[in-house]
Amino acid sequence: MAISDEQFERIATTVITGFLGSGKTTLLNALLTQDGMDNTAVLINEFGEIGLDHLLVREVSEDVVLLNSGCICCSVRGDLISGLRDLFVKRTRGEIPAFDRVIIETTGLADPAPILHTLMTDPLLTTKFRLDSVVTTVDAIHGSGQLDQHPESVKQAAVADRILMTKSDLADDTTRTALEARLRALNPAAPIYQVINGDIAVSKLFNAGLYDPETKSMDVQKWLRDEAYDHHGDEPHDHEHSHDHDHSRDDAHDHGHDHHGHSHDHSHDHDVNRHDDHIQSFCITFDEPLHWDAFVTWAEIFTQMRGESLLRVKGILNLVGEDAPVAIHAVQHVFHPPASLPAWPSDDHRSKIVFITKDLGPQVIRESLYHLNAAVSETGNTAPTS
Ligand SMILES: Nc1nc2c(ncn2[C@@H]2O[C@H](COP(=O)(O)OP(=O)(O)OP(=O)(O)O)[C@@H](O)[C@H]2O)c(=O)[nH]1
Repeated sequence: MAISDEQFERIATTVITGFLGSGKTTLLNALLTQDGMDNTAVLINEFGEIGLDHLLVREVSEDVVLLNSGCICCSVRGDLISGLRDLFVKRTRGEIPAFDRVIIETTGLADPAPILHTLMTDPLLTTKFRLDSVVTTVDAIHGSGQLDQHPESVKQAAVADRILMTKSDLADDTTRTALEARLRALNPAAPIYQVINGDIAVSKLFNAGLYDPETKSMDVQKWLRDEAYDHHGDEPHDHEHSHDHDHSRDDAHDHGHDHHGHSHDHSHDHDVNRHDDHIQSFCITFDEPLHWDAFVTWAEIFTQMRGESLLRVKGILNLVGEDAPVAIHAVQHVFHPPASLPAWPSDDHRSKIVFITKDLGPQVIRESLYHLNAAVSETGNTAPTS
């Protein structure tokens, strides 16, 4: 679990997602002209949409072109993942420059979770690429209606590391402020940038991941951003942005103090039919060190039973018997291999796990992990069998 050079050498991957017509192509078009795009490969749906002629240096093959910014642009028909594999093969054969960053544009109706999931599970891709950031475009005018109508657009905003509110020139202050509040509630940690015609520095979109290749270090605080969940300020343990009062759910009665004094749930009443009312984001903190066996058992149970509800999970764990913390990261049914960090980023040595979930609240997660940990403590470091 040590930090190997191999982890830093993997190709940083940014996924651009956003609802139909929300400005993904406009954003890419603007990005492709910027300095700092050398060593970047961009996977898009159609060359024609972007209008590359004025940027073109040479055509490498029917599907791949080199632009004057140094960027390689690859048109993908169909499957993004096979497009990424092909690009990697061309790079290995020396047919295209050795890019060290990839930007993938998804189609507007895409649920981003399966794409992230594949990036984390495909045997070739996991060894060669690492997810750096998910950038989501949200239309300042139509975004709110799309969040109402389309569950994919809610997921796109919820899993983002960066949210770009596009067409902000067209929306008035009230509309933008209301949309921003809604996005902030869905996703407390992602910076929200107001953008006009895709005009944003590429650097703002990158390096949201755990690994900083420039310093060859891991920046946990920048990656986890657990302080973003700290908005209530009255209880240091469990901070939730919750919008779900569907009392039919297993954990819907998560109204406050649990048996362990670890919970304040500040849920608000909303219309339960709104798609974003099913999304919750919260940070769970454990004061006591966790047993690795207990965490693994918990992770196996939840990824198998509730994987579709775990949109994104990131955390830093204080483990029994380990001086240094361990970073964990999951999307739906898959946990990334854990990474041992060289040291704690601050004096706060508590385990903190940030969740973005669908129809899954903090109490069931917290209690199950708490009980598994207590069971392992009692039985002396052995994973419980039931
Ligand atoms: N006024 C204004 N128009 C914008 C802005 N960004 C995008 N547009 C326009 O919005 C329309 C849709 O933008 P696209 O970039 O094609 O959106 P997209 O997300 O790629 O669309 P799909 O590929 O269909 O999902 C185009 O007509 C753009 O010119 C903006 O910031 N301001």
